[in-house]
Amino acid sequence: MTTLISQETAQDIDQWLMDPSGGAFSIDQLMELAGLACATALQKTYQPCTHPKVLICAGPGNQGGDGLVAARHLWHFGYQPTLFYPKQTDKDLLFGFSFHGEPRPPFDAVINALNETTKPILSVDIPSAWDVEKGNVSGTFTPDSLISLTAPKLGSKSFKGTHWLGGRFVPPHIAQRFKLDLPDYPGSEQVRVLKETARTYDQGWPTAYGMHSPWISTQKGFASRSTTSLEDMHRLDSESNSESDGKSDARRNL
Ligand SMILES: NC(=O)C1=CN([C@@H]2O[C@H](COP(=O)(O)OP(=O)(O)OC[C@H]3O[C@@H](n4cnc5c(N)ncnc54)[C@H](O)[C@@H]3O)[C@@H](O)[C@H]2O)[C@@H](O)CC1
Repeated sequence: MTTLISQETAQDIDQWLMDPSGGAFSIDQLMELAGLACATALQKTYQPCTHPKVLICAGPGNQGGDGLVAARHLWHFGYQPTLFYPKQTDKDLLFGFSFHGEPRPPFDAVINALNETTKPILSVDIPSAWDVEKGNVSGTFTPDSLISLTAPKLGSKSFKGTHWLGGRFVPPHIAQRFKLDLPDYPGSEQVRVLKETARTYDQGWPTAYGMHSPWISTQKGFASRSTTSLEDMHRLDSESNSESDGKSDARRNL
């Protein structure tokens, strides 16, 4: 049984991963590995032949940084990613294990949009606006898929969709220190499926949906092709809905 961890433990592990006597990772290295795991989980759930277009909703914290990395990997995997990044910061999906309280602007409107969409959503670590330990207590959207990083959070206990775990970066001594029971990652796998639903691997999503396709090669080019306003996000949504290529997309929120 994979260990479920609290918000505080998640934050402690994060510190240990970056401590010289712990994992000794830099934040950039961790984001690179986390972003690769997120992109890999998305690829295993929604393949580019059926879901070529991906909208990445990136927040202001480290999870937003995972989103930037994931977008680059997704492009290399053959997707057409578009980035919605309303609050760009220097280090930088919406929120991860540091989310608390009610979503504040401009993210409250983004959560509402995710609430209304019929498109598949892959959330990262904990679905945005869910309580990290109690889950969906505010009655907001439930994603179709979730990728937990390091170890699943307590709030994901009742999640019924396809559930991935990414976190090959946790050294054994940190797993032991925090008494984490984690699955092995066979071969070169970056992710493990904890729970699979019948919808995984493209059983067919009902609606056609598309997105603009930015050319993403560097973070600079990447950021300049991102969208920062909610109006842009809705515009992309309506334009893509008018496409009739029979393809559906995946959204991910980080
Ligand atoms: N060790 C790990 O497991 C790793 C974690 N990473 C990612 O980093 C995430 C945690 O990063 P952070 O600690 O930066 O936290 P978050 O990415 O959860 O974001 C924190 C930011 O969100 C804002 N915020 C919090 N509550 C809000 C609210 N109600 N309304 C509006 N804004 C709000 C805060 O002001 C802060 O700017 C994890 O969930 C994971 O995705 C990876 O980057 C690296 C490895």
